[in-house]
Amino acid sequence: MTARDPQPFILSTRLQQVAAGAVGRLASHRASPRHTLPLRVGTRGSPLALVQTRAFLTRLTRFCPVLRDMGAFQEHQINTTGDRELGRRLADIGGKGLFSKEIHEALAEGRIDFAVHSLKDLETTLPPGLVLACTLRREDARDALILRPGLVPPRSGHPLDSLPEGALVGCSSTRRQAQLSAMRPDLRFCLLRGNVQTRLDKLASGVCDATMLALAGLRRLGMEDRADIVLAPDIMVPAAGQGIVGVTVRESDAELRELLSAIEDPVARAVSTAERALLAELDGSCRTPIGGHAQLDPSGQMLTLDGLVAREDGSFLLRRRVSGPARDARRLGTELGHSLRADSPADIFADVEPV
Ligand SMILES: NCc1[nH]cc(CCC(=O)O)c1CC(=O)O
Repeated sequence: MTARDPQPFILSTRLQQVAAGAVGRLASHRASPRHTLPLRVGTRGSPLALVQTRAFLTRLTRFCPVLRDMGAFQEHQINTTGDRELGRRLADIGGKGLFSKEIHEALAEGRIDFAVHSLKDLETTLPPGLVLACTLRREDARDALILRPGLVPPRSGHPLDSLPEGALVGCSSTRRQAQLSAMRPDLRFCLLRGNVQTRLDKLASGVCDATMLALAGLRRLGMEDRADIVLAPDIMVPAAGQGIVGVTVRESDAELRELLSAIEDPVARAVSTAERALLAELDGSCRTPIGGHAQLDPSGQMLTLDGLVAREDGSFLLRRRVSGPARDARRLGTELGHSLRADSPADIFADVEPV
């Protein structure tokens, strides 16, 4: 396992054969009902989702230029429940897979051939017949704090010192809220949803003093300079899968699975396997604040996973770390999840009625 992306010019013969073979088979399936070119890629329609999808297609065609030459892709934008319900907190809408249900349906019904997701928004148990075929190299996993105009990041001291006593933080994630509250019980929270630009606009209009966003999203949108304070994972444990883009396909689609697995990033696969196993084992309600963040050591052989479970108001917060061989990523995640759950109050995992 290595942290470097395979470069096109050092593609192994084996990978070149995979690419050529898969494309040949895809092309020759032109007339078959199972595969016709162009391949239809499903995505949400948000600016971030579209940037991620186009970056993925670029990655795929760099590996397999003939696909680009064939004009092989057609983008299908799919509106999800999460996109429609912008007035409510995701945790209050309830259910998992809010950003993926309609996309899974399109894939299962054969209206699209593969779909690009933020792994953070992809539920750990996919519907039967669908698989996560590819994980792309992780963008930064950390969360960033964005301050309203007039507040300045501290030069030294604690990163949250720039927030005045009682500051109002626009935050729609229970994980972020719980960790902020545990550090700063004086902070107050309000709902701030919508896509990245909408949230930044609301902040600029003065509805709150600060908000939190994934640095990965800001970076992909070319807005990294809006991140006033980047919070290290030991201050704010990121969400499982944050910063990783994943691609789903039908399990039965051997050609696409093979092609996509050839371009996946093995580091992203290992860390996301650990993080998602942790999440699955904790099996929290959609409100439960859960964090999971894995890293590989420079050799790529050893994996360290940080897990966090908390109560939304920050009155309970448990963090724990495990390390072990990267090849045991899933087991490490499951074990850490089990141990965190065993030592947390049961009410944290209960699916309470929305308030
Ligand atoms: N549903 C929100 C969502 N899903 C993925 C990202 C950021 C990009 C990523 O984590 O890869 C975001 C926005 C945010 O949390 O700031």
